[in-house]
Amino acid sequence: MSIIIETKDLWFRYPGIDTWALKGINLTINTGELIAIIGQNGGGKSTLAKNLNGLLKPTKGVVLVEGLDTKTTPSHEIVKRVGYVFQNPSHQIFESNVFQEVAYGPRNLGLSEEEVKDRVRWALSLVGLEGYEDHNPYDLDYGKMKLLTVASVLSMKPKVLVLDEPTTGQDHAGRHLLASLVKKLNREGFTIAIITHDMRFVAEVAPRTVLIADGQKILDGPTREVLYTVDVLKKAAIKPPQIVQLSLALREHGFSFSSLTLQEMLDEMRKLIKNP
Ligand SMILES: Nc1ncnc2c1ncn2[C@@H]1O[C@H](COP(=O)(O)OP(=O)(O)OP(=O)(O)O)[C@@H](O)[C@H]1O
Repeated sequence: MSIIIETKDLWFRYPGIDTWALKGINLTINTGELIAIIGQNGGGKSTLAKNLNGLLKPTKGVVLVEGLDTKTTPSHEIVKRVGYVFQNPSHQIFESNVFQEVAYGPRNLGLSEEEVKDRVRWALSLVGLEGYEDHNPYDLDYGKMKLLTVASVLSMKPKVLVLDEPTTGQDHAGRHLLASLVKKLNREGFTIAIITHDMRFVAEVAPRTVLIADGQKILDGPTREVLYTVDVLKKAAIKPPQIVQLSLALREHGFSFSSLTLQEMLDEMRKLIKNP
């Protein structure tokens, strides 16, 4: 597997602030991975995410995107490779209709109008917003607005997508749609990093999870391993998903459950009923 993003001893401090938001993060993301970055409020997740696409540059240490140093490489070369979807859609949307919004990035890349149209069509169909081209983005409901921000980043065809809190403000249907979309995009070859508080979402979609607390990387491994390291999660004020809590409670009664999702628990129960 080839490395697509690498942070080496990454330290970051906001200008005028004495404390470090990131303290020596070493993180490797491989091409084609789907990872979740979790942690309590103020732990440094968003700061890390913004360092991954060059929105912020390391105070100390290095971030490499396909081997390019984000500090010395022109920003457009990094942004072309790593797309960042903001937590709050209104921080990203500024055009007055959906088509123009999605076309903005590819136009900035200097593509022909034909190619721009193709990209807009492709990106809108990936997120299920075809037919909305003429709508004002601010007339869309929150869930669709969020999908629009994903489409406008996708239209630049980055290799890596960083999604900051994609499920915030989503209802059950919106979460479900986003989970399917994230998995579909990953199958289509996008490398994806999701910054989130939503542990159920993590359990459903991400094979690998990184825990950030107080600016440091505390855990990094398969999601099952990380979400079952409950003592460390507790110290970082993270509650594992309910299914993990239930599995652990059942373990205390002699059952060896290790489910991450409801479906997995049902499968484990079926097995148990067949072979008690
Ligand atoms: N623009 C900024 N200027 C100064 N300090 C900032 C800025 N943005 C974040 N910080 C500080 O940096 C630290 C890390 O914040 P960050 O937003 O990266 O954490 P987070 O884990 O993403 O939190 P949340 O889940 O609340 O978004 C915090 O102490 C925060 O107060």
